[in-house]
Amino acid sequence: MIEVKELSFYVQGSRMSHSVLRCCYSRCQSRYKFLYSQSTVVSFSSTAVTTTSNRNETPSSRPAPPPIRVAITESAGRGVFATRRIGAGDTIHTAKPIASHPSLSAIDTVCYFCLKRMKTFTGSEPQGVSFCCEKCEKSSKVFYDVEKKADWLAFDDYCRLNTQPIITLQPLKLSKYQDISDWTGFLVTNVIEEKNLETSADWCKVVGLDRVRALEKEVMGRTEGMKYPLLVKRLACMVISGGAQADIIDILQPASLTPEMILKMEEGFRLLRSAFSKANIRDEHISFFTKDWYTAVLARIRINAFRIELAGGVYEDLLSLAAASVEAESAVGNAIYMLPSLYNHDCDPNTHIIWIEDAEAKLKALRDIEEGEELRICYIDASMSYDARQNILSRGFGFKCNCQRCLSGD
Ligand SMILES: C[S@@+](CC[C@H](N)C(=O)[O-])C[C@H]1O[C@@H](n2cnc3c(N)ncnc32)[C@H](O)[C@@H]1O
Repeated sequence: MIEVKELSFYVQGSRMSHSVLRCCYSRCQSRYKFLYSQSTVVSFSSTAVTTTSNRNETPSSRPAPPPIRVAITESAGRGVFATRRIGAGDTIHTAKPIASHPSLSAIDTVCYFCLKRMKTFTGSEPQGVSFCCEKCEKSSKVFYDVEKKADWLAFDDYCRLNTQPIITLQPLKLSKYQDISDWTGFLVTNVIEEKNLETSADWCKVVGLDRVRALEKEVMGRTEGMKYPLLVKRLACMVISGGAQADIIDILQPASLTPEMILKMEEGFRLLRSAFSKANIRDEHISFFTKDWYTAVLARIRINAFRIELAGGVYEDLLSLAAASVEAESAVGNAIYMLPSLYNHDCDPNTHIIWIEDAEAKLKALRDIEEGEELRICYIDASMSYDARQNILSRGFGFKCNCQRCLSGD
């Protein structure tokens, strides 16, 4: 059994317990009032639960706290643990993003704040940014008032160029690979190393286009560090407007970056800084925006951001929901969360993270979970072979997986 050292953590009016990492968390205390769950609720304190919108409510009128706590695991840093038995299919808790951003290709079709799908646009001119309701429009002021002042043409072009989900393929090498799982490893390796070739029609025929697309989404969604400058831009606008503190995601684990990766990030930083400078943002509002800040934020986003795929509708069972999400080609953007970022990975997970209509994440139990068990989600396509999984986890997330399935060599 993993030794549980407690720490203070209050989420959406709920209470978890406390002791290790106290300094880390108290350092962060003030910033949490800004955690716009997107207009909510999140305050952290070492002594009491406070919810910014619920201060006058009696304890009995508060929603029940989620049955989880954050604690230190034996070998994977912090993790999330069940505080009571949780039934298969139960929603463990929901989480609103700290920041989310639509993919550039989805900007005309989803709400610029919550990423909810809107009526399909049929005209030839792009519609640009829009909101699904007044509440989202109002909530977006925290970044949009600043964003509107700047010209984003060059920065958006840079993002488009660096986030194309293109799968690399070198058909000549294929004869070396006997079965699909080996090919998967090959594919994953190459996607990470180079991104210039188009998906090969022949290769897709053999492996199956759906499989290639699913992998493409998986790989590009969570391992490509350059994918997230749009999230950094949104966070920067929130900080400039005073809607978030510059260290809002410091509490999350950063990826280790190589000098090459840092070099690659430089252009994004330069373009973002130039857009802010030309917009005449006052110096004191932009003083936090250094190359170190940009790199540190991207390093955290790299291993903690989620690609949002909307399932839409109401799905009773998780399998039909997963199928619907793949069929609908439903990736609408990326988002970063606080609590979901503390879930560790397992190649045979007991928990699943899903999005139904917008960027609010739902954490659901995939099977019965006992009190004290660690809750883990799967970061990648669990159907890949052992070698392919290790490869992508190591290169994309920087760790060797210690889950039971990997320890058994499966
Ligand atoms: C998104 S964070 C999860 C929360 C993290 N443990 C923390 O303390 O913030 C991902 C990081 O957790 C660790 N991790 C997650 N799953 C793991 C696993 N199955 N085996 C080993 N380390 C894991 C790795 O260091 C990984 O880079």
